[in-house]
Amino acid sequence: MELGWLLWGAGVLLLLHVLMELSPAVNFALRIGFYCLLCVVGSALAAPVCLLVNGGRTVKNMRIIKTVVKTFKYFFGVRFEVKGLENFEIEGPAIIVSNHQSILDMMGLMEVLPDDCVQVGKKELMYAGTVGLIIYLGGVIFINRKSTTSAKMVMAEVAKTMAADKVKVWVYPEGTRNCTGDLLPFKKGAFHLAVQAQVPVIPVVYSSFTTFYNPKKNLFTSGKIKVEVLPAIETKGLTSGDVSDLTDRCFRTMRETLFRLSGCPSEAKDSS
Ligand SMILES: CCCCC/C=C\C/C=C\CCCCCCCC(=O)SCCNC(=O)CCNC(=O)[C@H](O)C(C)(C)COP(=O)(O)OP(=O)(O)OC[C@H]1O[C@@H](n2cnc3c(N)ncnc32)[C@H](O)[C@@H]1OP(=O)(O)O
Ligand SMILES: CCCCCCCC/C=C\CCCCCCCC(=O)OC[C@@H](O)COP(=O)(O)O
Repeated sequence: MELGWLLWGAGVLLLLHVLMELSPAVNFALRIGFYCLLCVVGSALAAPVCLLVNGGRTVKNMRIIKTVVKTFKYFFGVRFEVKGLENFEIEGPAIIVSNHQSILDMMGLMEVLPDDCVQVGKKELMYAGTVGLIIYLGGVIFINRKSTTSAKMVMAEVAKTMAADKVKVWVYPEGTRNCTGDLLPFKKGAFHLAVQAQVPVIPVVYSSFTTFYNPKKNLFTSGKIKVEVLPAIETKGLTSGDVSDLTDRCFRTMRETLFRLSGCPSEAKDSS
């Protein structure tokens, strides 16, 4: 009987292996499925720990979430090369802006996430089962992307409370995932927030995933991600009239850094 089960198990594993070798689509689906499974199971395990240790929704839970998520890279052969972490060493609040390529970004986020830092996320994530629960417990600020008025109100509230709560806020200014090797135009919410709270903006850039991850080509292999935390950009004395310039300045700096880190300036610039 036990031998029968072993043979079944070995047969299923062999079949999966053959399917993965034969079909890139199956390979891709299995690897992404496994990533999602890790997120769901990791969240289910981390949520009770967060509740027991910190008692409820608080940014302190991010340390627990970070510890769990930082192990994920070993399952996928993803390596990180990080530079400029000292640029996070700013006392008190700041706005961190970074490029957003995929749900895999959660690994990159947790690789460098400073203490006392919450992210801005779309409200739909709250309903993603255990992942939604852990994101809620981590203190993520939820915005309704379908209502500009409501999103602006939430951001304005954050601007008021950031200083009191001494938190940094991580925003993906592209507002959606984009895995083209270039940046989408930046939305201005993060920069309004920085100016309203008079706190610095710290850009963080991740190199393009396109050499090892591309959903359109069913590509998901191991790979290296270069990360650079850039020097803070001060906003003291800036007003709402300066937000467009601030946004453009960040966009240009981050785009140049993205091309440099990805080592493919001409290809990326051509597609823009
Ligand atoms: C243990 C196992 C764990 C397993 C799981 C692993 C990890 C998870 C754990 C934690 C991590 C969670 C991380 C979650 C990440 C989620 C990522 C996302 O969801 S990205 C999508 C959501 N984010 C964003 O959209 C942010 C960027 N968007 C903006 O900033 C937008 O500007 C906006 C505020 C949302 C509004 O957008 P909208 O499209 O509606 O409008 P516009 O941007 O076009 O703006 C219109 C107009 O208004 C002006 N404006 C914008 N904001 C403000 C403001 N705050 N104050 C004043 N005015 C504002 C803007 O300038 C425009 O005017 P104008 O055109 O004249 O300039
Ligand atoms: C009862 C409901 C059960 C639902 C179960 C859902 C399970 C979800 C499983 C795994 C998801 C892992 C996701 C980790 C968090 C990823 C955050 C993220 O990258 O969000 C995307 C968002 O930035 C932008 O969204 P769009 O690009 O605009 O789209």
